[in-house]
Amino acid sequence: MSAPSRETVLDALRAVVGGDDGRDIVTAGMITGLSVADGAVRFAIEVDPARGAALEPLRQAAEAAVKAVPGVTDVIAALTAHSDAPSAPATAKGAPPDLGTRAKPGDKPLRPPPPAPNGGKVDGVERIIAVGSGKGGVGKSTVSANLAVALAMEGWRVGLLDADVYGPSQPRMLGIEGRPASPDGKTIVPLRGYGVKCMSMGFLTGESESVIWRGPMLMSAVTQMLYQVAWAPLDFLIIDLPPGTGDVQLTLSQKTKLTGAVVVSTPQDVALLDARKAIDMFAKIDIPILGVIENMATFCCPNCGHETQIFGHGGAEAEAVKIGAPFLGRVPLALEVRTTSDEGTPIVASKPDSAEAERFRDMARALAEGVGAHAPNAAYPV
Ligand SMILES: Nc1ncnc2c1ncn2[C@@H]1O[C@H](COP(=O)(O)OP(=O)(O)OP(=O)(O)O)[C@@H](O)[C@H]1O
Repeated sequence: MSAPSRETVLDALRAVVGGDDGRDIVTAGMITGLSVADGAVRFAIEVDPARGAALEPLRQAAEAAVKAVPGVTDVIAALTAHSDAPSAPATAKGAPPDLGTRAKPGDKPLRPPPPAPNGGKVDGVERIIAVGSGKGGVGKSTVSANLAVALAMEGWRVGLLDADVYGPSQPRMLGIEGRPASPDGKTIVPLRGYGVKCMSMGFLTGESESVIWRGPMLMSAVTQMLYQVAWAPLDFLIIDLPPGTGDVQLTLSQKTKLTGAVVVSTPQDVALLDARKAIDMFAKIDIPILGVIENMATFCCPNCGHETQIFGHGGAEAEAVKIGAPFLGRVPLALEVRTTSDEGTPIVASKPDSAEAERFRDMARALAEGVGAHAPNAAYPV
């Protein structure tokens, strides 16, 4: 089934009445941040915070309307609050600072995105590498998690920032549960999985909870996850970007002193077209492409071991050659990659002898070498 278009999704939302004056929620201008990536749809409904809780049925009705659109595979809708005041809410000691993402009735004013301090550098962090993709579902988060764990297993001090705030998946992929603490009420102490320090909006909201997605608040949350988290000391901070080439990716890339970016693609022509867009975005803002990775490259039958090139083959490598970027390698479509990701036991750590783990390790080494990191200084697990 073909992926739904933005217009089809908006048409479905036009059937939902929600404005004070009886207008539908699209006409009433209540829909913001709509993203349609393949079958995955994310959007926010702007509401008066005083009516937030009462409007939960509206949120559910909007989600149900979109879910009914043919080709839609999953939907996350969030209620977002209007807010103009810039002051920061007070934070209780011991609780993580409020990243300004939840809409509750009577919420305190939310913060505007803070300017990037320190020229975009994160204190005590040697290298920041963004992992992006032109579209969702190509395995960017799986690749980010396995690269991060592979680097940590090599002895590097590694952090993983899950900036995919629309669908935070790193807590699940690294099997981390809990809420990060903030002993001083200002800085969040990241949680750890497989020796990797990790921060994700998923820790604060839960994977399936609805979260506010207004642009400024979203950026505020992402920049605070960079600058108000006790990352140091790190050799590598890997950022799992949201899919696509939207504002978050662009702003984050511009606000942060990135060492470079890795682009993940599957071999289909359409995925490569999207990957090219991501590559162009990084090129336009002078972020070096440190490597291209082809994921789900071939299907390896778990019964007979026969390999089939379901989606074609070699396109990502050709693209890397074309732009003069390193091709870091390809990962097959393998059942164990999926099950280990979904179970929170990344394959590089849980099945280190598998061929797929070896691919990830090779890619992590090539990535480190590519940025001049030759000799790790810590023993795993850190
Ligand atoms: N090489 C692979 N073999 C088998 N399954 C894979 C592979 N890579 C990723 N997957 C599975 O594909 C699904 C999507 O992967 P993942 O969440 O990493 O993609 P993504 O690009 O980060 O998606 P999004 O940006 O939409 O969150 C997951 O269920 C994951 O386990």
